[in-house]
Amino acid sequence: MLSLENITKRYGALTALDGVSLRIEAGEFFGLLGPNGAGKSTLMSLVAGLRSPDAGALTLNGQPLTAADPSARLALGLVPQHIALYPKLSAEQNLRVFGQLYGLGGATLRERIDQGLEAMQLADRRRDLVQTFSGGMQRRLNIIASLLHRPKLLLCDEPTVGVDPQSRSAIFEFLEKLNREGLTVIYSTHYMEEATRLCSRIGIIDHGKIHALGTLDELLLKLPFEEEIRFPADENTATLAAQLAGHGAIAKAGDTYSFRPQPGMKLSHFYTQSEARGLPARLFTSQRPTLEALFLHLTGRTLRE
Ligand SMILES: Nc1ncnc2c1ncn2[C@@H]1O[C@H](COP(=O)(O)OP(=O)(O)OP(=O)(O)O)[C@@H](O)[C@H]1O
Repeated sequence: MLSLENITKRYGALTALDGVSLRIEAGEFFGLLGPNGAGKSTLMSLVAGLRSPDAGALTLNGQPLTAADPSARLALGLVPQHIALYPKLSAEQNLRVFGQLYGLGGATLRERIDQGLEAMQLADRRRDLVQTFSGGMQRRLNIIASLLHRPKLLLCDEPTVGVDPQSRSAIFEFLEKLNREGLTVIYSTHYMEEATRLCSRIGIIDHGKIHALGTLDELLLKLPFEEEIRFPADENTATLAAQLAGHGAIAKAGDTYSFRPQPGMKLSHFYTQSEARGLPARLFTSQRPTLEALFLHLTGRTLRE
């Protein structure tokens, strides 16, 4: 559906996107996961036609996407990172303005406004001025506005930043439903929990480059360990920790050790070692690695830095 080939975008001396290539298929819920400044908004703005790349090609359904040809972009909707609404107009008036920008009117527009307000649980606030809305309500309204022209591809640029938990789950459920009904979604976030929950495929982006691409399971297989074992750090476990250092990566954070076994290390070996030291199994918890661990592995820093 959407293809980016070798896209580079610079702002003066800064390279915000550095040779990014990416293909998004129809029906995907694609996550772009990366920290602040990674280049997520820049990528969204290029696809949305708000900026042009310095090099590379963008195509949508086989047609070149150029800033000069807005017609292909009618198939796109954008939920921008910063709320774009008229605060002194009501929710309904805002939606009417956005709908008219897309050439909509009459019963079609009225119907779509009603459906959107209903789906986003804002129907009872339709006549209230947007300036009286919470950040989360404004975000929900922005999402309705981006969908009035029924795009095939929705670009959501960090749509839950500064949003209350109720709005956040309304947004998740709404986007998941639309995706099930066929809408293709590109969703940027720096929250790995969101990428994990929502996205059928994830691209990890940092410093303008895509470092890894795949489903969650495919990505986690890139880690040189399959699980992490945690146990309390105290005088009883110190020798075990020292001995484990030869069998994987061990780190101490506060009063907890985390141990990532080398590939091929048998967990039975680990439990034999710990039992031999009189350490009960209940001290140890094991968990699957996370995207956070993968991000650290690929880039040497954490998503939150
Ligand atoms: N208009 C601009 N002029 C100059 N530099 C810019 C501009 N927009 C973004 N940048 C820089 O480009 C880099 C990528 O920014 P971008 O906004 O695309 O990242 P992001 O991943 O969306 O992060 P954030 O969530 O902080 O917006 C950053 O270093 C940013 O400071």
